[in-house]
Amino acid sequence: MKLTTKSIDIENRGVLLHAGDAREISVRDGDRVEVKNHITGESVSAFVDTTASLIPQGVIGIYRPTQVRIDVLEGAEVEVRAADRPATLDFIRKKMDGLRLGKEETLAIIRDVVDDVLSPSELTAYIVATYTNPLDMDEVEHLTRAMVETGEQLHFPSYPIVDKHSIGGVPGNKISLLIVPIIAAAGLKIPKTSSRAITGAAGTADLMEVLAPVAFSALEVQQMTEKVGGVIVWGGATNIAPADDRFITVEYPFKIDARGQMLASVMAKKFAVGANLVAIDIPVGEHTKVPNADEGRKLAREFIDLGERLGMRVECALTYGESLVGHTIGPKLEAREALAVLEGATEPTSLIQKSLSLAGILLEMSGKAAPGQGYAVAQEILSSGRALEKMKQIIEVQGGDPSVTSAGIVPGEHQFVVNAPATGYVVELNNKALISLARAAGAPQDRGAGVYIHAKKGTQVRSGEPIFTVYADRKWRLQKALEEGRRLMPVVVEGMLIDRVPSRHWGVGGDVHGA
Ligand SMILES: O=P(O)(O)OC[C@H]1O[C@H](OP(=O)(O)O)[C@H](O)[C@@H]1O
Ligand SMILES: Nc1ccnc(=O)[nH]1
Repeated sequence: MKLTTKSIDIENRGVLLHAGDAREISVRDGDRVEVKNHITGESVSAFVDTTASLIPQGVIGIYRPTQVRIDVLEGAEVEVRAADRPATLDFIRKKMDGLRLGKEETLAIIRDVVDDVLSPSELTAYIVATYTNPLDMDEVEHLTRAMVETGEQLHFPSYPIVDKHSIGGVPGNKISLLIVPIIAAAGLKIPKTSSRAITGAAGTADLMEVLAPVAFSALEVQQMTEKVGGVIVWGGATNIAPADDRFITVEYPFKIDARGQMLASVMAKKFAVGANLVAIDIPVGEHTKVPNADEGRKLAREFIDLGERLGMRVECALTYGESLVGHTIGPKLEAREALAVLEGATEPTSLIQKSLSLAGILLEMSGKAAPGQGYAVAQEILSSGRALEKMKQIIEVQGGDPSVTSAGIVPGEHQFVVNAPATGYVVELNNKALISLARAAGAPQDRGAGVYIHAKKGTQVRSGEPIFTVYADRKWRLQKALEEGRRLMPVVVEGMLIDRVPSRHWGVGGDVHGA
């Protein structure tokens, strides 16, 4: 059917059809049509929305991304027909049924993901299928390679190219903001691409965005790295492993990060930037992605194995994940805490020790420190102020204000302090509940939102002393967070009455209600 185009400023890969035209070509809302540009002969598949009144019959509303793909002008004539069902839906179905996917099948799926051929529900089906039917190592390798091949790669003229990544899962894990400047200050190249939050309340990209823009092209990432030695950018904007951010969009609301997806997500980004020396942080703890050290070692071997398959040298560090890193969760609170350490703060020790350990591994791997000396070399770079100096250069090259100080970063104006209701020890500090609380307060989108934990697990508190403070940029968000806090009880102080659950059928004095 021939239809006349009308541009519509909507940001998805769709078209708007009059209900009458849709009936005639036998499509319904959510189906696909193929739209062909007569002049260029190019065609594109797009998802259908229908209307009875917004456009007349004979006209097709073309959303912006669809228009860009087939390059049609407003008022041009296009040929529209019901599109064929993509073959990749059968591959996704195969994975849903628990079968293995071959290399070509995986590549076809990832191509369709990157080209926006799959609808959000089809993409979700793929992620859920790989969540419930785990990928084996061959499938993980195919997925990793497919994620790299469907995006851009960096090619630096000299080695080593160093990189680090955390699998996430522990709140407050702001170590990249310390490690990247330390490594770059040592004279190494570290083109660090990070994700936004996946299962947490603030990913490294969310934290860095407090200090500088994080959206750059692959070429800009390479140029900035060559100039100052390192960057901290958002992988989702770079077209480096572009499927990754599409997957994270699906994973975020469910707070899931399936093992195979996680391995591919991390290693595709490392491979695509051309890293040859990689350190992986695997936080281990009851409420993290890896519940115990045995599981952590298994995962470490998988990272190392995948690295060997791809030609990268990988070392893993199992790290303490029972409690948050440092005292803060949320973009501004975390950026402020990390910057304060670069400025010379000698606390929090958990943050400093973890960052120096990981940086030390990379310094030893690259020969910048003798075996066993990495930690000390990293410490010297931090305490001499060279890491702060380097961070300022990184902030500046990314377009941020290099004169920023930790004191100048102000978290959310709406605050609520939760005090200890009794004297005792903090025996429980539930990571997952703290993340839910920070998300409810608005993190990571609201940068000032988050949680400051005054008393971490194992700390003794007196009745009335603060345990944590919730921050929010908006008042209603603070309210939401407090409701979430009441529901989840993220902190338990030993000796405290957690709740009192009254008997359902007995009233005052033992009268039976409704009997
Ligand atoms: O939200 P959860 O699942 O905790 O983890 C996601 C975070 O973990 C990684 O950190 P980094 O980039 O190595 O610092 C990711 O890039 C992301 O920032
Ligand atoms: N799945 C992932 C975990 C942590 N970081 C990532 O980039 N991806």
